Amino acid sequence: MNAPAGFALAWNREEFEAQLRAKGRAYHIHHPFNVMLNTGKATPEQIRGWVANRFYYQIAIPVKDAAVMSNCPDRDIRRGWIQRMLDHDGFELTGSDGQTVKDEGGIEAWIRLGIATGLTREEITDLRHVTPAVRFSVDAYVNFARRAPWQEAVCSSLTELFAPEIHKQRLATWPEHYPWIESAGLQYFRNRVSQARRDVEQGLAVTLDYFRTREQQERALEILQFKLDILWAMNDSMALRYGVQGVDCDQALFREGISALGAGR
Ligand SMILES: O=C(O)c1cc(C(=O)O)c2c(n1)C(=O)C(=O)c1cc(C(=O)O)[nH]c1-2
Repeated sequence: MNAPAGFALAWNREEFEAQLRAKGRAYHIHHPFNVMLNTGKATPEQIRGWVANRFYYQIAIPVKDAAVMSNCPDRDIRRGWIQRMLDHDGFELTGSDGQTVKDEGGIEAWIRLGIATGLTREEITDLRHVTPAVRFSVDAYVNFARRAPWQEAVCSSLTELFAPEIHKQRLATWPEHYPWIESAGLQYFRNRVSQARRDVEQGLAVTLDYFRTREQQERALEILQFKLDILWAMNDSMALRYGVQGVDCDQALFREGISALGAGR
């Protein structure tokens, strides 16, 4: 069937999912600062800087997820979504038989990662190393989740489509390049590989169901780009604060690479 001029047909589910996945080309896995970290070129100072700044993202995630839940009237969705808060905040539940089940959660695992890199718990949790632009970028994500329809906030979490790869990259390269970081410190990355896959299943199902017309589907791609830009801007800011070296590109290309990839177009 031919669409009338100026009217684009909606993509089917497979095509729409492929369009979302194609956005992976602008994921921060390609940012020079991340390339430096994951190819063993970073100094201990740069690794510590990254971990301390990323902590601000880690503590914002469950706040963001609580915002999604507060806007969502669908009980089934909330029953699934609450798992994300438990993953990050941890929990301690005592059953009627008196047995207690406990999980420290991802934020605590991140602090342990920081300690394994040589930071103190205090300098991680008091946020002294967090750059202004990392703060603004992360806050933009939380604010979006507070104000947007919950399905749009769900869509914005879909950068997680690309996250298992970046966690696996760290697990594959850090032990070899940074043997001074105790292996137990990398547990956060091990946990996230399967957690992110499960998150994505739910987030993708909501997104594919909700954004139906071509116009809505284009909107979903814009939302995903907004979130990719948040992650990219965090890396720009860390690159400026801590520097980048050892990545195979000259300064002009580096800047061009940032704007071309960061814009994702
Ligand atoms: O290390 C990373 O590169 C990375 C990226 C992302 C992401 O793509 O948003 C997340 C995480 N990690 C992560 O650990 C995590 O728990 C997480 C939750 C979310 C989200 O948007 O709800 N993204 C991410």
